[in-house]
Amino acid sequence: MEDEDAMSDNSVPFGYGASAFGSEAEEEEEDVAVHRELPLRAMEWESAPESYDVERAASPAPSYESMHSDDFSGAGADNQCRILLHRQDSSASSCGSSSCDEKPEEEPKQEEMIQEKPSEAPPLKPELLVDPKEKRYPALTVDFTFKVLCNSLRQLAKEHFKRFKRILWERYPERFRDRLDSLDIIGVVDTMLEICGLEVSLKITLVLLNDMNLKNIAEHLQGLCKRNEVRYELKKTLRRKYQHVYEGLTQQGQQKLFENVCTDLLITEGGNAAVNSEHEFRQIQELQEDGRGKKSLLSFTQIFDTAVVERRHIRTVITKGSPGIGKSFLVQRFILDWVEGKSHQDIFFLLPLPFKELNQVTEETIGFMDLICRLYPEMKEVDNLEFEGCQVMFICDGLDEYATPIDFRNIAYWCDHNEPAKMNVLIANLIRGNLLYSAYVWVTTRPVAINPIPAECIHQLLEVRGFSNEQREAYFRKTIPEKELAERVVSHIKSCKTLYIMCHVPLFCWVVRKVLERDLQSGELPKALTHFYTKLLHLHIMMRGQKLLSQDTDFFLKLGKMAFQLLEKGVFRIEKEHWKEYGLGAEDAVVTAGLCTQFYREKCMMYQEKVDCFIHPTMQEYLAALYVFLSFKKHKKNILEGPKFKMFPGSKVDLVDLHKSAIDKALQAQSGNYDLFLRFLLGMSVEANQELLGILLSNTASYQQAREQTASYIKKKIKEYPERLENLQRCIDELFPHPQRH
Ligand SMILES: Nc1ncnc2c1ncn2[C@@H]1O[C@H](COP(=O)(O)OP(=O)(O)OP(=O)(O)O)[C@@H](O)[C@H]1O
Repeated sequence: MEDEDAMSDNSVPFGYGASAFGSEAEEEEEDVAVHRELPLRAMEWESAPESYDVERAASPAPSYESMHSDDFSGAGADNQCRILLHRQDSSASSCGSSSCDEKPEEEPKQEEMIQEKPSEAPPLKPELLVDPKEKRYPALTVDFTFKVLCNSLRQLAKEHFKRFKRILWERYPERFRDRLDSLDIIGVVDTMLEICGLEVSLKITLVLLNDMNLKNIAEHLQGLCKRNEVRYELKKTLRRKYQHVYEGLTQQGQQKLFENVCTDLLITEGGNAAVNSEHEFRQIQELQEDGRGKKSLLSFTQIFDTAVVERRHIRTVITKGSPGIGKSFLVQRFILDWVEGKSHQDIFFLLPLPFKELNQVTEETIGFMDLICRLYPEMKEVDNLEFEGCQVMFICDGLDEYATPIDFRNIAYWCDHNEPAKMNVLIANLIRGNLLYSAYVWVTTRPVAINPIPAECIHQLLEVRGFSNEQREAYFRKTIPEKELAERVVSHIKSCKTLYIMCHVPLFCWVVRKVLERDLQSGELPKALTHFYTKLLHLHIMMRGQKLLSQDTDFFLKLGKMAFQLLEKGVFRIEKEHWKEYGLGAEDAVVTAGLCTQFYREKCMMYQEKVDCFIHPTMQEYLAALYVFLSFKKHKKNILEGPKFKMFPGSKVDLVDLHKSAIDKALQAQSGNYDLFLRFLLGMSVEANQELLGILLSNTASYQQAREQTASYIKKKIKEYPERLENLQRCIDELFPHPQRH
């Protein structure tokens, strides 16, 4: 029942009118239905002692048939009026729902009323017949009914509305005691709902509209009611589909309620926010904000906010963000809040079209409506998505995941909802506004994949930027239920600056939480960093990177080589030539591997420059270390020895030598430029990390002895370089992340 309640439309756009019913809670709605919707079988509704007394005029009350005339001119209706209804002091509509049930003292006795009844059988009015035992469709709420009735009546011309009130009063004397002439639209709807209940109010309105020959308005009202039911079913489907998060790589992973995980994210408008380049040891000027055009923060409810949408004529919003930064979570939050009636209730149908799912449609061509019904079978009941009063919104999450390239500029024009077309034609035309111009479209994507979308189709560009400092702490507090453990985790992360910085990426937070939760059970929290980064890389490889490996087994080696050689030059920006030089594509690294990103920076007033880089400078350092480690493992090279690196074909490769070269390199470098690189390289010799890198490595080795020798070397170096004590100690932590287990 709670579920159903939550799915009702909570907005009360017509304000005080609905207040006559108190709260919208379903119990009260049922109250209305039970108390007001008396089982009016033919005999009963005449004698229903609700709150009117009837004095018959000379001729009998107009029969249903007599009212069913096309002649609804004011005069005709007057002539047909055969019933005089005595007003009582208080109007029915002004009764509170409880006081209304009490009969006024002067009300005549039922016997008197019955005596005054004509002897003929009462006219048949099927619209008044409601079986109180029959379960009302849960989508039919007070709020919805109130809204659609008001909407329908608003469409009537003044004269029609007057006539509507008169006919209503004349035709249903058993219901309406007082004349309705003086009431405005809200008053009439309030009165109808109060006296007749939800279904009967709708039914009598439909009957009257049809009788008045206002077929279009009647059809629209009927269409809205049908769509309201479909929307209810759609909300149920969406709730089922989106209420959980699946922790891990598959849907078989551990399920958690989305609500228990989701934390606020940073969202900015403009899309030219630089990557987060905060670093524990260095200032990375080339990736920093240019200071121009301060980014304004947005809350997620401001996405497709009605006022903004109207003021700025927004139809298509594109939201970009680096891999794992929280785009899909933002979408999920939007959907669930809509389902729960918490936000964006002006949207009637919210239809997510995740590209992941669109990839699974195997037909060469498909009609747009067929596609919608394939994903949401309840939508079969709706033949047309262009229906006044039913704002539709599509959410196309993860454009970067879409398997078929879309050439927005040269794609065929398509506006037919029913004729089959290729999926990329449908998508391009939906985004362009040729298909369903009135619909809102929200597309999310990793950067780069946004480039083909023509600027004129992007009415608003937003960017998801992950967690702020407070939000990342809030994430751990929210997702680790035991308060004390959560605090331990937060203070642990704060004590490790790189970890803390990197936690601006929510996916990284998830990795950190998983690792720390496990370690909390088995003892000390690890001070090592490499494991977290390796887990993140592993996740990216498992998510999409395998596809890359199947095309180019050396992809990550090449990416690492680029990372390393740029690091050697102190460069963090990847230029076009760099991609070429290393035989890589920005698209593969950004979109598929998820390890790079792209942003725009204002160069001068009219010109924006594109900046490619790794998702974070520390990821560049990690990948550089990976390259050195892979070269050692796979090709038996010690890259750090420079041009005179050694080859040990078939001979024993000395890891300690490699470690020593790296330690010396880091100690010789000014200002700690290789400190993190060194830590990552040392950490890769740990078995658990090699296992995670399994897909890139041919074998895993223990290296226990080598690690111990390296640790001794480091201890020696600590004496020589006491000022580098802290990082050298961290290097030992990387070699032995769980000292108590060794
Ligand atoms: N707002 C959030 N609250 C809590 N956790 C989040 C949030 N956003 C993201 N996460 C965590 O990060 C993971 C990745 O997030 P999400 O899938 O939304 O990223 P994305 O930007 O869509 O990434 P991709 O580009 O890879 O599709 C989620 O599975 C979740 O564990």
